Amino acid sequence: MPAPLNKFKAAIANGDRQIGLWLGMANAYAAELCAGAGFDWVVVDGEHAPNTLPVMAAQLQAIGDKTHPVVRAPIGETWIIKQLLDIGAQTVLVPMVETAEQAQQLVRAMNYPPKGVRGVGAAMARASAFNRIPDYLTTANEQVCLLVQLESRAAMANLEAIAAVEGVDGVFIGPSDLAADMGFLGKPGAPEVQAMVEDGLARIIKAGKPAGILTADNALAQRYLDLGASFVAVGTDVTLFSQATSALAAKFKSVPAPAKGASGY
Ligand SMILES: O=C(O)C(=O)C[C@H](O)[C@@H](O)CO
Repeated sequence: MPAPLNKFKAAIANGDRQIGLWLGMANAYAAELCAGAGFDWVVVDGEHAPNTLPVMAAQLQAIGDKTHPVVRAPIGETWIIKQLLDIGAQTVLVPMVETAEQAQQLVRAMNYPPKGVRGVGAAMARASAFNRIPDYLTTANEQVCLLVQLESRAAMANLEAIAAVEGVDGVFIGPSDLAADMGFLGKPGAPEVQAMVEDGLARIIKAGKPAGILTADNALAQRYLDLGASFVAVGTDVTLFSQATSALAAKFKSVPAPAKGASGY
């Protein structure tokens, strides 16, 4: 029996749109709830959410096969990628990638020898169903999916070289960090940033790689899809929950309470 088929990898390679949701609650119960919403993929965010390895593993267990879990590594280092793969992440998003050399190192981290340097410990791990997938070691490389996140002017300058790296399965633009690097901290919607984002998406597609991005702005998400981005995260659980709770509180707190005498008190 081989490693489980990575349907997300197959879908983006085929040019099929994948609509995603970012998970920043760092909680298995919330992840399970969101996983059932109907998104094609979710991101368990190890970079900016308060996640530890056991907390991410619990989220992967809760998500199960309800949707495809992408795990964002906190940093693109071989040791953490090995641990993320062992807990069962098949698709890993790596932030702050700036050069082709870095991308090559990440490809090596994602793959068992001879293609890469992934350490062999999956027999003890969730990835191989605790060694109940007999052909895991010989088939795992085919099912891992590496997404690199470009989010600086240096990364954008090296975009074609990064996209050309064999084993990079998708290229994702991080608008918030790109905006910060361009001098527009907190303003990813600035026209200068958007021009670079749109140019980046076009160049990724021209390079023959699937392009991805995150935005909580619905109109912008549709624009990116129309421009050909294939894996687009259209919101975050934290923002949805924060906005909905604030709106509900404001709705009832803004209605003046009746005068105390009128209600019988
Ligand atoms: O640069 C970006 O944009 C990202 O990396 C995404 C952010 O981390 C954030 O928007 C996730 O909530």
